[in-house]
Amino acid sequence: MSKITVLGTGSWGTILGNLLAENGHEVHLWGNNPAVIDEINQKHTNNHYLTDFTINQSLVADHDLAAALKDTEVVLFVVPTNAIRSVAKEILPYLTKCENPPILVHAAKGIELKTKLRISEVLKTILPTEKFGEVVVISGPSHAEDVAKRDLTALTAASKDLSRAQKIQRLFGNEYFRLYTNTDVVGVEIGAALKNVIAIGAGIVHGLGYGDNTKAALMTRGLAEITRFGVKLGADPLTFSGLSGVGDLIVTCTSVNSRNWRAGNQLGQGQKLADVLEQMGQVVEGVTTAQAVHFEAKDLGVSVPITDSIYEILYEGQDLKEGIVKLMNRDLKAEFN
Ligand SMILES: NC(=O)C1=CN([C@@H]2O[C@H](COP(=O)(O)OP(=O)(O)OC[C@H]3O[C@@H](n4cnc5c(N)ncnc54)[C@H](O)[C@@H]3O)[C@@H](O)[C@H]2O)C=CC1
Ligand SMILES: O=C(CO)COP(=O)(O)O
Repeated sequence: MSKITVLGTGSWGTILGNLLAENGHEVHLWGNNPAVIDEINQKHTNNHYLTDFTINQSLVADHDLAAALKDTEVVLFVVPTNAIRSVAKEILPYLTKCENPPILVHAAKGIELKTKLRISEVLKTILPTEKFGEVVVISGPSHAEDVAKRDLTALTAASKDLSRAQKIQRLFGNEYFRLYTNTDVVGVEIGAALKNVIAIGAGIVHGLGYGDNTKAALMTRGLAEITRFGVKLGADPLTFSGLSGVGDLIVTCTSVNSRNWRAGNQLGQGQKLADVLEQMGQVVEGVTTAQAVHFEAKDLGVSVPITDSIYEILYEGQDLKEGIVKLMNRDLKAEFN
């Protein structure tokens, strides 16, 4: 049994904390909203993020970082990408007090907009590898709502330090949750972040009334551009055929549980982005990632036409149908080059 601190009381942090508590670990779930902390401790629910779900009674929610982090062995970041840096800075003073530095794990899916850094890179700038060791990332096809129902789920645990990935694999694994290890952190993080952008596209075409051929074409060509972008950053192309690549792309582009897909679907039906995001009340990572990847791909000289098109729709007022026509009418080319 390990003491594990989960940072983030949203849907994914709550479900991962619950799973680890079910596995017999001492779980402290930290969040920045006192009302949610009280609800979790008193009612064992987190209704805004997970309706009709009862949280394991052994899980303790903390608003106090000192209590959450005291003698912890694993710190799991499950806040949105845009909060990773500030949360890492917030916990640094407490981690330096730990006798043994905990293993750092994250489960977020995005790219930091300002720096274009992957999440493990952001963490390393605040919590350096020399002191805290290699970060582990867990990622794969996994909606919180489905894990809540104990749907059989498989993920990847990736770290440059395989022994750390294996430790995390063992902590999380149970009869409905299975992890595979990988050492390609770049590939896993890029697959995780970029699939959200393609899922917005899948939602848009659904909202516009296109059918299964369109969805399959978008997902396949989306995977091609995710792979191109990732390989340019040093990823192993094989990673994109794994759980954190095509696996997560499938679930996010086809599930009504996906916030990214739902946001795209509502845009396809004619709603405005600001209204869609306000109604969602939860993070839609692909909106920011589209912007980060659009500019980063330009700098890297990588072609990402679907992401560019979604960027233009989200940020430049591109008409949806005209955007699709523009994509379809690009110069003809070979499928693989
Ligand atoms: N929900 C899901 O099924 C899955 C989500 N993820 C990823 O996990 C990450 C978190 O997503 P969700 O839990 O779904 O988001 P959410 O929108 O359900 O909740 C976000 C949580 O982060 C908290 N938060 C935001 N800024 C904060 C800050 N500065 N300090 C402390 N807490 C802060 C909010 O209060 C909220 O509790 C995202 O990167 C998402 O892509 C990954 C796999 C599955
Ligand atoms: O990453 C996810 C599923 O694997 C969650 O996707 P959404 O953020 O689109 O809900």
